[in-house]
Order: sequence, then structure tokens, then C-alpha cells
Amino acid sequence: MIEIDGITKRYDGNAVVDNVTMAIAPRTVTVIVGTSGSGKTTLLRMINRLVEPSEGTIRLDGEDHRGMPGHMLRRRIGYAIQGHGLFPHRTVAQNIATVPALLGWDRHRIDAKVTELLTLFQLDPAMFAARFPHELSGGQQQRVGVARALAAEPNILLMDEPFGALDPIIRAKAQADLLDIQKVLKTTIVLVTHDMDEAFQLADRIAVMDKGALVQYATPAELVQNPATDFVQTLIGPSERPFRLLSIGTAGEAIEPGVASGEPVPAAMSQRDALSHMLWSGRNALPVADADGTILGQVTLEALTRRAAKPQ
Ligand SMILES: Nc1ncnc2c1ncn2[C@@H]1O[C@H](COP(=O)(O)OP(=O)(O)OP(=O)(O)O)[C@@H](O)[C@H]1O
Repeated sequence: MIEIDGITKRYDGNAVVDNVTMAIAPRTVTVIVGTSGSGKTTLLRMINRLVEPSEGTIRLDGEDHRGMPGHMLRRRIGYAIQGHGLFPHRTVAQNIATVPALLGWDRHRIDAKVTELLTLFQLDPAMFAARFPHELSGGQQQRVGVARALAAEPNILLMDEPFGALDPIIRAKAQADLLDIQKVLKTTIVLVTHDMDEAFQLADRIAVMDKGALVQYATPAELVQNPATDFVQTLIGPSERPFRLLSIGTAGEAIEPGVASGEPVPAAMSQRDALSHMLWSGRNALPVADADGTILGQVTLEALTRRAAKPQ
């Protein structure tokens, strides 16, 4: 649990983060969004004390995070940034091993962790461990950056625009991989992004910042259905509202009994993508299959229309 309590950061008397209070539940993904300069990065960096708060408290599992020196705290909290920040003259394995080595892990444990993480991030250890960052693609460097942040098995991973430099296809894959990895490692993730699509794809809860203030902190669905301010409404994009609602539910959740014809869609597919399939194939119902290909029922245009509508 991360409890942020009345946290403020002032530079030259100006509050760039202003009295923010929020609680982040363990093993969830919280995404901080807002316009440029709204204080997102400053708020994130106060959690690991890369920026020292001017006022307020942050408690990690009940303990004031000022209870240990900043550099020790940062060894316990993973931190991944845009452009990955890898050390150019260290190999992939040495980069990933950075914090475990600082913590004094023995060689065997470090090697096992490097191999485990490279495998988890779909980078063959035999091929990648000894390479240098410049011998990797941008997407591979980004994965190594996140692997490095996770190496010391932190409970908390802070991510600042981690996918900002990736092209849209690699980015979508990186987002999906992050969710898979989060389910395995059960890390609490706090991620800053400009990209509302990314926020809706990843977040259990979204924190919206505007001029240093936290204007809404809610689930993606609540944000669409009940935006706290005009700013939140604008950020979501009024014409996007139905599609955002569909993007957070799966075809499996909209399933109904019945037999539809044609190629099935997976139950895990988002309702938004299911709608897209329907429109593109000119059908008004699609069969839905589980991971083994067993047909579970159908999803209909009518059901999706109902789910995309403003709640009454
Ligand atoms: N060290 C500093 N000294 C003075 N002002 C600062 C400092 N760091 C940040 N600021 C100011 O604080 C405000 C918030 O900055 P921050 O980087 O947290 O915003 P952000 O929402 O992450 O922006 P972006 O999306 O553009 O990265 C900005 O106006 C910035 O200029």
C-alpha cells in the first residue's frame, strides 16, 4: 500500500504538486495522466524521494518513507523511464544486475535472476545477456530497462513514460507484456503517461492531475461515466467515451447464449476490438471462444451498443 497524504512540492514558492492525497492498493496498476507541466513526474519522483516533498507524508506499507536513506529506498523501489537509461558500457546482464549487486546478492542468485528476467521478457539469455545496449533495438532496450527496474524484486515499480519512445506496434506489445508480467510478479505499478489510450489499457485506477492538483482518482469506467471536471471530460475526449467504455471490458464479459456464424473472437479480446471485427465483417453477432477454441456463446451488436451507452 502506498499512502500519499497531503503531499506538496514547491519550487520558489510555487506549488507544482499541491496537497495531493491518494492511496494506491497493492498489486494494482495506477496511471497518472494530465497535461504537460501538471506535476505528474514530480509526484511520481516524490514516492522514491528522487524529489523531496515540501510538505506531507508518504507511507509505504504503513511506514513513513523518510525512515530510510533515499538511496536505500531507491534500491527497494523499481524505476523505469522513457529512453530506458541503460548504462551504455555495461552488458545487458550487467545492467540488469545493477541493484542486486549493490545489495550484495551472491553471483549465483544474480545470474539466476538475470536469466529469469530475460526469459520473462522474451529475450533469449544466450543471445542477449552479453550484448551491449547499442546492439539492441529500441523495443529490446526498453524491455531491458524494465527488467533492470524489476531485478531486485521490488514491491513497487515506478514508470515514467516508459513506452514513449516506441512505435505503436511495439508499444502495444510492450503494454500487453507489462500487464502479463505484473500478473506474474504482483508488483504495484505507478505509471505516468500522456497517452489516454495507454492509461485506459493499463490502469486499475487513473489519477488525473491539473496544475499540480489531483482532480480525480477513479477507475477508468468511473472517469468516463462521471468526470469530476470539464478538464477530465476534455482529457477523455467526449467523442471517445463509448469506445473507452468498450475498451475496458472483454468480449467474454458481454457474452450471451446463442450461436453466431463465422470466425470466433477470443473471450479475452476487448469489446472495442470485437465491435471493430463486427463492423468490418458486416456481422451483428460474433461467436466467442475460450483459449482452447471452445465456443462459449456469442457477443452481439446490441449488447455492445448497450454497454457503450451513457449510464441512465
Ligand atoms: N527542479 C525544478 N525546479 C523548478 N521547477 C521545476 C523543477 N522540476 C519541475 N519543475 C516544474 O514543476 C512543474 C511540474 O513538472 P513535472 O515534470 O512534474 O510535470 P509533468 O506533468 O510530468 O510534465 P510533462 O508531462 O511535460 O513531463 C513544471 O512547471 C516544471 O517546470
